[in-house]
Amino acid sequence: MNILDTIIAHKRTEVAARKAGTPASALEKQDGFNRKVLSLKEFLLNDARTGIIAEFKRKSPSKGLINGTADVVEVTSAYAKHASGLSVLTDENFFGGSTADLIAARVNQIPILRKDFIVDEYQILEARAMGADVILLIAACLTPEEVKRLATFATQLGLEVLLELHDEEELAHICDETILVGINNRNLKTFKVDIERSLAMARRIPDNRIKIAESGISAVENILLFRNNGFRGFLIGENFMKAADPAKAFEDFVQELKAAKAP
Ligand SMILES: O=P(O)(O)OC[C@@H](O)[C@@H](O)c1c[nH]c2ccccc12
Repeated sequence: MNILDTIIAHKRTEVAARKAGTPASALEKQDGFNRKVLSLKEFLLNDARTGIIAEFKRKSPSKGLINGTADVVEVTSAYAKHASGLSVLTDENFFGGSTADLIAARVNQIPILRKDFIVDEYQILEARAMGADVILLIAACLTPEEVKRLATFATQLGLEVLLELHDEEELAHICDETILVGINNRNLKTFKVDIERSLAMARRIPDNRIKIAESGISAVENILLFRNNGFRGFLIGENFMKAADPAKAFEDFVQELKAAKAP
């Protein structure tokens, strides 16, 4: 079994337990459920922002512990000044995230992606209830029919959907509801990172989609190259989180990016 299969098997067990504890009807009564959703699409198209989707990630199966001390409100509040969106891991077992982290990050008035492995409608209701604006659907662990079904459900709840692809075979997972398409440079089964994945896939994504490059981004030059290839979004986690002071690492990066952009 590869790591992705292990994560998904664990996820199905977790979700079954949570469903048994909290019925969907109770989620619908939670605070976040009726809040106005912020559009990641709109924030990505707003040139006053950087296009960076800054991720709060404490650990990962590929890197182990990334940051054991970062404060979620402090870090995400710094990110929110220039980022186009936040991504907050809510998977506990493999990524050290939590629902509480996303709820804490909600102090920020920018779109938040619930970063998790979604396999069931129930997790989309949870995402809405905890105050997320966007959910992630990963092609590597869903059939095209499942993507269509889950994306339709999310859209009906007012949430946006980020569809994550890695290779050409997954292009068939794109559907009407998946306006935001991310290319993960990391293969979730082998952890191999190849920044060229985004570039190779870019030409194959229909023009009416918003393209987002994901993973392994550590240099301003990467972003300039992605922009030249039609990308509007750049999902960055570890590069900032691994710093002793992620807020400062982010701010320095943004200054460098802005200077690079100047004529
Ligand atoms: O930390 P990085 O290399 O900047 O990557 C961020 C993000 O792309 C990565 O965390 C990610 C992309 N797709 C995922 C799916 C599940 C969990 C995590 C991810």
